[in-house]
Amino acid sequence: MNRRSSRYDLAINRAQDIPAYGRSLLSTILSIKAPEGTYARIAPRSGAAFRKGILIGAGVVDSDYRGEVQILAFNITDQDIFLQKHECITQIILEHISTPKVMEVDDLDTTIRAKDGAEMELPYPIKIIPEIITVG
Ligand SMILES: O=c1ccn([C@H]2C[C@H](O)[C@@H](COP(=O)(O)OP(=O)(O)OP(=O)(O)O)O2)c(=O)[nH]1
Repeated sequence: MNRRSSRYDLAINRAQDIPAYGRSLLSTILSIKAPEGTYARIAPRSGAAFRKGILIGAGVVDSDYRGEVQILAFNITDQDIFLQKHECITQIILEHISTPKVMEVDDLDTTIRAKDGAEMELPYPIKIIPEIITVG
């Protein structure tokens, strides 16, 4: 994995292909440990997306995940795509997250936005309890 500006390029470890209009779970043979309070997002590299017609799916690598990081890649073209060993079609971005407790409540407080907007029934209101999240 190579660091470039705010992100880390993520390479595949061997030649792999993505069938036309199909998808592949690409191997990287990398395991990572994202710092607590973050997750690693597998994001597309725009060059690969534009030039090759590859879209990246899923992409959330939890900080407690220790298995192999795999890349879910969709080929939106009518031709099979052949990827070379060590090709980088994705990048990893560490994103801060907050995971406050949530609880089910009977209703939610109103806001100016709610007054201005159309009346909307929320079938299962959920309240998020603010708490300080420490980032490791
Ligand atoms: O593009 C991805 C997405 C996920 N993962 C790994 C890391 C992640 O922590 C784990 C589980 O992914 P996710 O939580 O999205 O899938 P799930 O279907 O909810 O699986 P699980 O029940 O194992 O949590 O798989 C990857 O390697 N690549």
